[in-house]
Amino acid sequence: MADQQARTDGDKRPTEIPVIRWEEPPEGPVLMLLDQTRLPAEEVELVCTDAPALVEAIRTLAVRGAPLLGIAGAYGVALAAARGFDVAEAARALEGARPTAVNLSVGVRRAEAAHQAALAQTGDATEAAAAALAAAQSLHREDAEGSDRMAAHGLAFLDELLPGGGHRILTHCNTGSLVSGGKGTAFAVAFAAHREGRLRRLWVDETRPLLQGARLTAYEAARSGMAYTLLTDNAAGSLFAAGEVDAVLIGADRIAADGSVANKVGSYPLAVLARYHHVPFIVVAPVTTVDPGTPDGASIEVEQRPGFEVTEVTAPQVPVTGAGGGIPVAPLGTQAYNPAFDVTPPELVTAIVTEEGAVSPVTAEALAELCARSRQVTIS
Ligand SMILES: CSC[C@H]1O[C@H](OP(=O)(O)O)[C@H](O)[C@@H]1O
Repeated sequence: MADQQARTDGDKRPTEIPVIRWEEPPEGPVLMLLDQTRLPAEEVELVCTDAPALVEAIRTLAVRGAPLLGIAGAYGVALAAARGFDVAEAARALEGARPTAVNLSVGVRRAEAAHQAALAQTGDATEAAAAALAAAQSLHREDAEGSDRMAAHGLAFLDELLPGGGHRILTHCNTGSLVSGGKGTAFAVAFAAHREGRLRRLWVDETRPLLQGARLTAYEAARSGMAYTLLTDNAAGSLFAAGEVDAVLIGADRIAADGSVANKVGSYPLAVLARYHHVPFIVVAPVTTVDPGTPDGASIEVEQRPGFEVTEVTAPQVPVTGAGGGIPVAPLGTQAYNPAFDVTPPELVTAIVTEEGAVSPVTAEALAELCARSRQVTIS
C-alpha cells in the first residue's frame, strides 16, 4: 500500500475555535461550545445560558467525548450557580444527560462539591458560584496537562512494544482535541508519534452511525499534517489480515474496576481482531475514567440511542425528510439496534495508558493501585 509522505506543518489545532470556553458578557455568563454536529462542514458555536441548554447539547453530541463531557458538566454547574438557578437540580440533570461516560458525573460532582463547600463556609452565593467556576477551570487545565502526559506515556509504550518506529495505528471514533481540554487521548498519542516522525499512517475507522471518525478524526488528522486513511468500520478486518496494522489505539468512556473498557460501539470487535492477529490493543484514558464503583463490564450502563441514527443519514447540507431529520436509508418503520458503546473484557486489552503511566497487564489490582497513586498526587 503506497505511503503518502506525511506533511509536517506543525501542531494545528482542529479548529481555530476553542472546543469550550466560558465568557462573561454584560448580560450574564455563558458557556460557548463548538457544535461538533456541524463539523467538518461548518465551525459553529453554541451559546449555553443554562443547564437545560447544555443537557440538550450533550444529548445531541454537539459536545461529546468523555473528558470533555466532564469539563462541560463542571462548567454547567458553574453556569447554574452564576445565574442563580437551583444547582442541585442542574447537577442531576447534567449527570443524567448520558449514562456511560463516568467523566460527566465526576466533573459535575467536583464543581457541585466546590459550590457546596464554599456556600457552607461563607453563606455567600457569589462566592459559591466563583468556587464552582474555579473547580471547572481547574479540571479544564488538568485535562489539558494530562493529555500531554498521556501522549508521552503512550508513545513510550508504543516505541517499547514496536521498536523501529513507523507505526501504523488504527483508531476508532474520535479522541483528539475535540474531546479534551488539550490534545485528547488516543489521538494525542498518534499525533505525538507523527510529531516525532514515528507515525507511518493513521487508519481512521469512520465509526458508524454518527461518523465521529470520518467527520472529526479525519478533520483533526488533516489539520495535523499526518498521513491518514479513512476506512469503513467493516474494512478493518481486511487491514489486519493484510498485516497493515501495528497497533490499535482507542479512548474509553468508563473503565470498570476489573479493567473492562466501555468505548464507542465497534471497539470490542477490534479487540477480538487484534487478539487474533497478535496486534497490541491499547486504551488511552485519564485516570478519572477508571470507575472503582463499577465492579465489572456487566455493571456498565451502555447508552442506547435513537434508531433513526441508524435508519437515516444526515449531513448539515442535506435537506431533512425522515423521522429523525435525515434521509431514510431503511424502509420507513424499520426498527434499529443502536448501542452507543460496547464493552471489551480486560483480557483483550494490552494496556491502559493514563497520565500516570501505562498499566499492563490490565488487572483489578493494578488499576486499584493506579487510582490510589493518582489520588495521592491529584492537585486539589
Ligand atoms: C476519549 S473520549 C472519546 C470517546 O467518546 C466517544 O463517544 P461519543 O462520541 O459518543 O461521546 C467515544 O467513545 C470515544 O472513544
